[in-house]
Amino acid sequence: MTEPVLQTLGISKSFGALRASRDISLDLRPGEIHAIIGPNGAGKTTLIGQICGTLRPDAGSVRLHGRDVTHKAARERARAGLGRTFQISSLAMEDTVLENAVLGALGAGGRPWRFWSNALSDKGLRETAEEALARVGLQDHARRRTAELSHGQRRQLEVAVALTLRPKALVMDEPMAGMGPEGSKRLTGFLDALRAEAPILLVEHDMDAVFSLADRISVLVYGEVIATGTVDEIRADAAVREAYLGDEA
Ligand SMILES: Nc1ncnc2c1ncn2[C@@H]1O[C@H](COP(=O)(O)OP(=O)(O)OP(=O)(O)O)[C@@H](O)[C@H]1O
Repeated sequence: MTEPVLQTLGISKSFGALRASRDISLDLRPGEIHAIIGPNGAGKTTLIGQICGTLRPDAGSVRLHGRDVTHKAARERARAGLGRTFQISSLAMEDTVLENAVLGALGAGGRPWRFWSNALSDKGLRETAEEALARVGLQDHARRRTAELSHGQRRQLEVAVALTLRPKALVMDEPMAGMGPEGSKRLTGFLDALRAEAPILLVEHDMDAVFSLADRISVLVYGEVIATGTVDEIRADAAVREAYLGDEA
């Protein structure tokens, strides 16, 4: 079997008496979309935090391209090719769309820029940023203030910022949240094509998107993966239907 791009091996995390992640082992393979679903509070965001390096697991390890990154900072993981989009927007609202994208590209380059204006006038960074904006369809909005964008466009910008890293793997936390049907449809098409370039670990509540995109689904309940399988396998799984899917299956 091909080596996973991203892997967690038995990671656990508690907040006081609450066991938010319980011995979670899962992987992301080249070319796939692996969706993580589960009810509110199941531990999806906690899991992502440990994968991306903003939370340290109490036990277990995280591997990126076979390399143990458990003790690496989020920034180092990002530079090693792990892109991320956030549930709550991380964009600088007063900056322009292009500035946000340049900021993303800057993180990837990791060069010590002393002045922000120098970064903005750097041709390479601008080109990377403009290319990412064009890919998500925001090329005509580059000079607008981010605060002026619609909710859906901000979601697109989140994806563009992640793309400036030229990621080898993407972790996305509810990218469809708050998007209208049109926006969800467009983003679904985009992610569908993106998986060949960078496989995606997709945390998503929008079941239409999950069922149409996922190669595999893992179901998280009370911090534990209760099932991993294809869409058909998960839909047919009695424990999953009882714990989570109910009528949606
Ligand atoms: N920093 C923290 N301190 C204490 N408890 C926390 C912390 N972060 C998360 N929790 C708790 O851990 C559990 C899992 O939370 P988490 O946000 O990971 O769930 P989730 O599946 O992402 O939920 P949602 O779908 O609502 O985003 C919840 O009970 C939450 O209250």
